[in-house]
Amino acid sequence: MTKFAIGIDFGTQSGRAVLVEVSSGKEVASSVKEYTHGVMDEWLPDGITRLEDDWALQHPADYLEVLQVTIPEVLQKAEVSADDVIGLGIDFTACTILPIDKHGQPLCMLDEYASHPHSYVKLWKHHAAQEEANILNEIAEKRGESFLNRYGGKISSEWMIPKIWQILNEAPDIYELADQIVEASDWVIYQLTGELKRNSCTAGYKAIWNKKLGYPSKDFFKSLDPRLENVVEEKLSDKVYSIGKKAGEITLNMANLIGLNPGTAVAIANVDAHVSVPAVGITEPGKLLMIMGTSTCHILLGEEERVVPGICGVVEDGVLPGLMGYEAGQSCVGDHFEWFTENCVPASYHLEAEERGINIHQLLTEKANSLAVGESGIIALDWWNGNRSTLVDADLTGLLIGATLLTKPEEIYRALIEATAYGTRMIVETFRTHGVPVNDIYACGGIAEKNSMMMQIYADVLKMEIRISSSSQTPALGSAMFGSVAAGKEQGGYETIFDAAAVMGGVKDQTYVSNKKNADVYDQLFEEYQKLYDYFGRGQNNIMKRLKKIKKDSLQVKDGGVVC
Ligand SMILES: Nc1ncnc2c1ncn2[C@@H]1O[C@H](COP(=O)(O)OP(=O)(O)O)[C@@H](O)[C@H]1O
Ligand SMILES: O=C(CO)[C@@H](O)[C@@H](O)COP(=O)(O)O
Repeated sequence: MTKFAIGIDFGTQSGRAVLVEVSSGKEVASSVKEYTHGVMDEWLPDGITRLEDDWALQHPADYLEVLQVTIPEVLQKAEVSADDVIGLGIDFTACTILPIDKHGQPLCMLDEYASHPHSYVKLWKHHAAQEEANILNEIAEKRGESFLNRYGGKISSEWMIPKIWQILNEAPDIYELADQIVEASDWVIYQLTGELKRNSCTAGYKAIWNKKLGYPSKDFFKSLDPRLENVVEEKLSDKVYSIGKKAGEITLNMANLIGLNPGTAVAIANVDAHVSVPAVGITEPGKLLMIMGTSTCHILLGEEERVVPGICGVVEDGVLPGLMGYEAGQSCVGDHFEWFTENCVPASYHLEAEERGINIHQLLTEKANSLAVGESGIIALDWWNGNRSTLVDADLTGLLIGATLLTKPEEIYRALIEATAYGTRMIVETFRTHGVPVNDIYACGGIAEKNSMMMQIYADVLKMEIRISSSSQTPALGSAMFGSVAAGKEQGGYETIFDAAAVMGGVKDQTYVSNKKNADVYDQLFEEYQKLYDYFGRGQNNIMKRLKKIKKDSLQVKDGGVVC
């Protein structure tokens, strides 16, 4: 009898489920549920509580809706019975965290806290804890904390400890009230199985946890703030579970809600980027995978732990058992194309796209594709949402240089795409310079699937061939693979994730090959990009930060109603 596994990828804007045939990796059905509350970056659901700049929240009820909608839908579409589903896995954006009470109830779902911003899920791209991150980095450096080496020299404001500290600083009542502060991924597994098991991937990459050393010392936390001395015991847990293991089984109550059988195996949660690695069939060092969507994550396996400045982290067993998993990233990729289409494209372009039945990205891509490399005379920095790697600074902002009265929207669109490719080249070169080989490049995610011009630009800028995942839902496929490992061989699944990857993962036959003529011009442009990168990103000119400060002060005056 054919057996199936389900994988669910909880992204930035939606949750996506795939139903996969375990013996072949064939995806037989998929379903997408947009989050009802979307990303909350201006208002809370009450419509009256306004969020400050750099906030990005989600509502946990949206995650449960994803389970309730997408699982029955994939079963129905494929006409597969729940009896034939042996396992379920999920992956999530990270670091995406929420405070919960002792019953596992998110604080934002309690009436009395529904209008309190700090009671909600802080999404990975919530950047309002930059101040806490700066102080943390300063103190850690002064104390010579060795963990900094594993995180490229800096802890990002996107990660767990700065976010927790921001709650403590700005809402000590919420901090006190929270029985635990958990990754949203672990919370969903908790809802499915009744067991809270923190996964080693988010703990390792986002919460400064190490397999051998655990969390930083109490003394370190105390040096940040005496109230944080016991943060691990009080709000986290030093019990961390390895990815690739079974978390538990679906409870009766949950089974009724989502249409699966009680007792179905559920895998320990994983992160969207990391879970994608075995899904493209990567199980060895030297192959860098770009997971390209709202943001881009770069995941690479290595044999040894090396110090690589500005990466997000290197975690033993963080991606696959027995190997070092390196992560780097760019905080905004698709997100800044979206910003551009929504804010800077004339109505005539939108009309043309509508009349031709294509979307605005496709129209701009088509126009941009007819430009020669360098023809527009413009270049951009890809920091519209800060810089994750290699500068680890959420306070950096966007830059476009060279525009004239003749500059066209498609030229800017292309410059933004090129900027993200240069950003990736900075990351690849940084890995290589610090002794971590990058021999092959792979890509997956919404953009790798949708925009072939962009993938060709990346091949030309990186001067490397790019292989594309055979799945259009790579993270969800990876999660289904972990689901089949959680079920185990006896149930028709697999013993290890390596066995599952060999059968279920893979890439398309078509690859993107670098064009020498284009690559030569891109070399010149990349040199210019590097100069801008160093000038604006490494302290020679902190104009981006000064502008942010002026903006903050100005808004305070405006909101406070002070009239000069
Ligand atoms: N044809 C396209 N070219 C470039 N970017 C695109 C295109 N279509 C959508 N996008 C961008 O892709 C992002 C969504 O990526 P996707 O992988 O689907 O989701 P997520 O990042 O939530 O996992 C959006 O930011 C959107 O602007
Ligand atoms: O940072 C990570 C993983 O470490 C991602 O979850 C985060 O960049 C969000 O990913 P998406 O852009 O939504 O695919």
